[in-house]
Amino acid sequence: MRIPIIAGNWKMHKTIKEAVEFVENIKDRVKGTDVEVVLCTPYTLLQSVKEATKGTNIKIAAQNMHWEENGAFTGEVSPLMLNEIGVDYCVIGHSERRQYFNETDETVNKKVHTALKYGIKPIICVGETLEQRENGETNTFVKSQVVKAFKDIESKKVLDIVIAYEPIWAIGTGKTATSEEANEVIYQIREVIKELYGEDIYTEIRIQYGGSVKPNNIEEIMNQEDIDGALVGGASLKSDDFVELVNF
Ligand SMILES: O=C[C@H](O)COP(=O)(O)O
Repeated sequence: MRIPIIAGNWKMHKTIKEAVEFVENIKDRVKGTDVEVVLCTPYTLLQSVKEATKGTNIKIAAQNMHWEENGAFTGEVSPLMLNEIGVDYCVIGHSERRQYFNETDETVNKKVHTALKYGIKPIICVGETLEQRENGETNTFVKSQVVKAFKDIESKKVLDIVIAYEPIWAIGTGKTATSEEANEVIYQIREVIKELYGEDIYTEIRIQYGGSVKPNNIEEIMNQEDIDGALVGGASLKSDDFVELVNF
């Protein structure tokens, strides 16, 4: 049985004070939920949010990491460092990292390997541009992103991975894929996992949708058969909205 996962991706938002207040504000209001609750915070907030969430059902995630354990990589943060804080998940290959910071399918795959080595669960993001969608290339493109991200990942580790399907044109734009469109692509992603790892893993792997998810559309999205949660940007910044999303 797949436990849904709702992850708030704060992107480059919030100070330590704001982050701790947010956790204080939501922690008692999300504790009755059946979904896994995750906050993906900037590096500077991870330690404070980890402390603030102690004893709660809220897990924490980084938004990126390097694939090496240490070295001359100015400005980067390694899985070893995230592991020391007790980070549960790490978002890998978000479209903003692919678009603005030269993230490639190859670096995504390297990061997935190292995250798993350190017990950090990857949330691998995939998704097409508007142009690709209009050209009918969505499934081919997204499938190839998935295949490359999972290159040489052993089957025993696969269920530690979450996939987030985020059509780029739906991120922060207020446009969502219809829940049926999202479900269709997510179904295709699940088929790729079946080809790579077989029926059991295909049934169990969790695949989220992301892109303009809000309290007013979460229920419809979560009611789709193949969608196991949401990776939420804008609407995760307000505590009341986030609580609504988690308790949809
Ligand atoms: O990681 C989250 C996604 O980029 C979605 O962002 P959004 O909910 O603001 O569209």
